[in-house]
Amino acid sequence: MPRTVYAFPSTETLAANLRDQLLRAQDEALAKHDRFTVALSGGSLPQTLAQGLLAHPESFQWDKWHIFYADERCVPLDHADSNHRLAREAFLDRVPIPTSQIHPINPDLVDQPAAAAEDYQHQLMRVFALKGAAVRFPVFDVILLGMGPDGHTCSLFPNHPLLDEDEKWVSYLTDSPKPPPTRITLTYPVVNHAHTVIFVATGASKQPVLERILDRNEPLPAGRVNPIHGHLYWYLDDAATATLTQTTIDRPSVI
Ligand SMILES: O=C1O[C@H](COP(=O)(O)O)[C@@H](O)[C@H](O)[C@H]1O
Repeated sequence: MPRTVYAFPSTETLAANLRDQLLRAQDEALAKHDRFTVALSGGSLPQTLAQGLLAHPESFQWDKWHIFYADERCVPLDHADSNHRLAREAFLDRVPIPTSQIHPINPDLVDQPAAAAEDYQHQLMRVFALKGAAVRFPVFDVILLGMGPDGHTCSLFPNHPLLDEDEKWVSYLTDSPKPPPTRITLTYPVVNHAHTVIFVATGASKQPVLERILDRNEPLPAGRVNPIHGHLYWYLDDAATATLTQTTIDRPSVI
């Protein structure tokens, strides 16, 4: 799996370069299959993404975008903990993606996490419309991931049994160590089948976990993301990478 680790001098330059990469990914996807499928994380990611996308929204063919969530908390869609609400407030409400192409968790199932995960897998199946038994997992054009200080990504937490899920596309947990406890998450097979996976992490608070994952190759959940046919990118800033000593870091000229 090819891997590129970028570091930028500021969140602003990171966001502008990320926008540029998404534009290239969008154009490549549209040339292949006339739609652009993206999975979004919650946390700090939507705000960083918004900084880049909303600076030049005219560059994108929003009517071709399909948005899913890499993970979601089982709460009503307008709840303060909802990743969908976070993404809407950050940028989704300000770009013309057709509502039918934005795929939140089913709000009627937030009290039934197993059913919510199954329903979300069906939402994915409808959009990806996989044909043929040989095709086991959807191939997202881009999956955008965050990473917590414990190394979790999506809602895949250290030492959790969900790390071993190798059949389902979407799983659920009721014991997330980070609140809220009940969530659904894309599984590793889906993340690792994506065409492009991009981690975004900024700030000095991410230094210790980046040292463990990038310098020391510890198999924390984020470190186990390993696209089978795709490319893995880390979009970091100077503050996050300041203490890395063993990792090759690309510092591109900034836009
Ligand atoms: O709980 C979650 O946390 C992670 C990391 O968040 P961050 O604020 O450290 O960026 C996030 O990627 C995930 O989607 C979210 O549910």
